[in-house]
Amino acid sequence: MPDSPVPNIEVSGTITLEGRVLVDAFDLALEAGWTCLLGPSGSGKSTLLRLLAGLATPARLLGQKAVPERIGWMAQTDLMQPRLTVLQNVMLLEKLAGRRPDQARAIDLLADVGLQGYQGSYPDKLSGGQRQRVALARTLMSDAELILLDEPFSSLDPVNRALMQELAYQQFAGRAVLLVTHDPTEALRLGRNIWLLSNRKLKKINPLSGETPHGLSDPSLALAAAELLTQIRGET
Ligand SMILES: Nc1ncnc2c1ncn2[C@@H]1O[C@H](COP(=O)(O)OP(=O)(O)OP(=O)(O)O)[C@@H](O)[C@H]1O
Repeated sequence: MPDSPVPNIEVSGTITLEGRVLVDAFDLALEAGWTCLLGPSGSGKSTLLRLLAGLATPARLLGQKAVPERIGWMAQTDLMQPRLTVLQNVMLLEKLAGRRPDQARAIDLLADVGLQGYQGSYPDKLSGGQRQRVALARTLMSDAELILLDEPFSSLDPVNRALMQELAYQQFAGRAVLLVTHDPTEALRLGRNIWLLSNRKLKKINPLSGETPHGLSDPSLALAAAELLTQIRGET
């Protein structure tokens, strides 16, 4: 976990794509903890995330952003290098950033995500859930204050998805996390702040009251998720 508190993280303005407005004027400020971004397909969620991360996109932000120097990224595909071992994969981004990776720390992180003893394995010997755990350890290795997650759990089976949500929640404690998801249950479980991007507008959604992450057996979670899904469908 970073020693210093999370600095102000904010993005505001308008997003345009090929001369048309993709997202109307908005102002999104992030604090420590989980913020979830929901919305129909094509509404611009990944584009917003890519603009925040400074990754290539044909869209433009007409506005301002304030982000920390180190940003962690985790997506649906684990972007594992097949010729590198699990340990080498965990340390790869640090190497590419020109820093000398701390191997002992990488091994500790693999243990933290439940992969003790897997450091010498190659990615093709791992299950999808295990590969996402490696991706989680790799993201943790960067000590980023801002973590951007683009549907990292969506391809997992329900049991592994729930486990990964809880593991990531625990491991990213103290950082600002922005999670793009299609899943209202996931957003309500994890999000202290929830936003819905639909019809070019970014709107705030009421989170569930009480401590996050909410237990899957919490009856108010199922009810709120059903209501939110109905709202999203109504706006599509
Ligand atoms: N490389 C690209 N070139 C041109 N248009 C693009 C490109 N990437 C995305 N778009 C367009 O930008 C818009 C927003 O896409 P984006 O991927 O941000 O949506 P999304 O809300 O994340 O969708 P999904 O939930 O399906 O991933 C869409 O109309 C999409 O077709």
